[in-house]
Amino acid sequence: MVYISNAQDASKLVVAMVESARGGGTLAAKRGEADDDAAVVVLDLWRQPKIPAPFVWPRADVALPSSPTRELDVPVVDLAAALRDAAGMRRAVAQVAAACASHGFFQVSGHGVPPSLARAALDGAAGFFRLPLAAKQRARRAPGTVTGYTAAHADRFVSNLPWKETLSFGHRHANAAGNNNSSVADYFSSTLGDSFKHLGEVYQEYCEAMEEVTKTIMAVLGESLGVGGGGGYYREFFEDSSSIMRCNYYPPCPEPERTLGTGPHCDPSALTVLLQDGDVDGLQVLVGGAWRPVRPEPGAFVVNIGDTFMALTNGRYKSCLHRAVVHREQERRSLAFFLCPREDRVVRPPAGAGERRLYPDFTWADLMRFTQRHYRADTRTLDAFARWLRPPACSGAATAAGPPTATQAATV
Ligand SMILES: C=C1C[C@]23C[C@H]1CC[C@H]2[C@]1(C)CCC[C@@](C)(C(=O)O)[C@H]1[C@@H]3C(=O)O
Ligand SMILES: O=C(O)CCC(=O)C(=O)O
Ligand SMILES: [Fe+2]
Repeated sequence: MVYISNAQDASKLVVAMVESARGGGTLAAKRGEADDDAAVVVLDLWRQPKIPAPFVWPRADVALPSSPTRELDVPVVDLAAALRDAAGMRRAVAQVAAACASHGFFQVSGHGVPPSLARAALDGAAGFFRLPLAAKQRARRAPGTVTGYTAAHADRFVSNLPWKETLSFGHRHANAAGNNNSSVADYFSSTLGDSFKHLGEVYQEYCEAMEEVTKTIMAVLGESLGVGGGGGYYREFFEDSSSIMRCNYYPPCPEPERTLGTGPHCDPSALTVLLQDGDVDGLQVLVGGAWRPVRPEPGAFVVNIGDTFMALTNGRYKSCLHRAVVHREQERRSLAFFLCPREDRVVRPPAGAGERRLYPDFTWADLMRFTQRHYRADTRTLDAFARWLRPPACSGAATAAGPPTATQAATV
């Protein structure tokens, strides 16, 4: 199913949301100034007695059994121990190998991220989402890109809207000369204004810390797949990564059983490193036909394998379906760091002895373009993307939708 709408539809939807908020009769105060009024309207949207129709998800998506008591067994991998000695690495390798061959979720402790930095990043997100709509809209997501602020993705989709607000920005690996060191800080001051410089610096530092964490994780994953020698195929592959950082805010919801904070999906990225604020749970993984909650260890990050890494392992490590539910009374925040390769790197598993390739070569730029312009990331993104890249020879219509062959021929 394709949900991408054009800008006109999107603005109609925002108008509809505004109308819905007004019609609901909960608009407490009408202020004279348009910007302030808009802020009240969105706050009121989250406070409707019933959720507006575009937020209602199909029963099939929300009705599968959710077993709040059957938490998913998500091992805690001690990264400090893995770096310290061979025994620590062996244990980490065994833990990730087991988790990634089944559901692709594990946690990491001993990661070296100062708790004060994690706190500052979470508090910064809380402060940002409390701003009036007009202030947040200064960072509004541009069509076709993955970065910026969105409320419910209402600028892109017209149905199955997620009950959340998000702020996303890119993080590029600093090159050897130290350039690009302030890409996140610059993004904050240039879009939101100079008063957000400090918050930008917090996220700059947080993204750099995430990059370090993912390097260690890649070393462990490489070892576990037998390609650890000489720095490791995967560690090197992500040396010049180009990642996406996303702050999620899930407001309390009057009908949590009819909607979702983030719908069922597999992350298109390579790895996701997730930090949840406090002990409000919400992340669930579909394992054995039931949605199983992931209850994070305090101080640990939850990591999951995304489609790009699944392709890099030729399907050995799984990118698993997950979602985020919302609650009637509690709000929830999470920070997701999506590790992605440099845009033009060719995603291809290391040469394996005669293994049949499950996915064609592709670049992250192609997969991004697919998820941002042609397809809404869902339960089958990677398969749909592979078909889009290599449509069956007999399907003329599909060929027209596919990307130019030049991108497929790109070399590392
Ligand atoms: C390439 C991307 C698509 C999404 C943002 C990045 C990484 C994760 C993807 C996403 C979070 C998966 C769930 C659905 C989505 C639409 C969302 O609810 O936010 C996804 C992102 C997106 O296209 O914005
Ligand atoms: O907020 C969460 O717990 C998960 C969000 C998620 O899966 C995502 O942003 O890709
Ligand atoms: Fe996700």
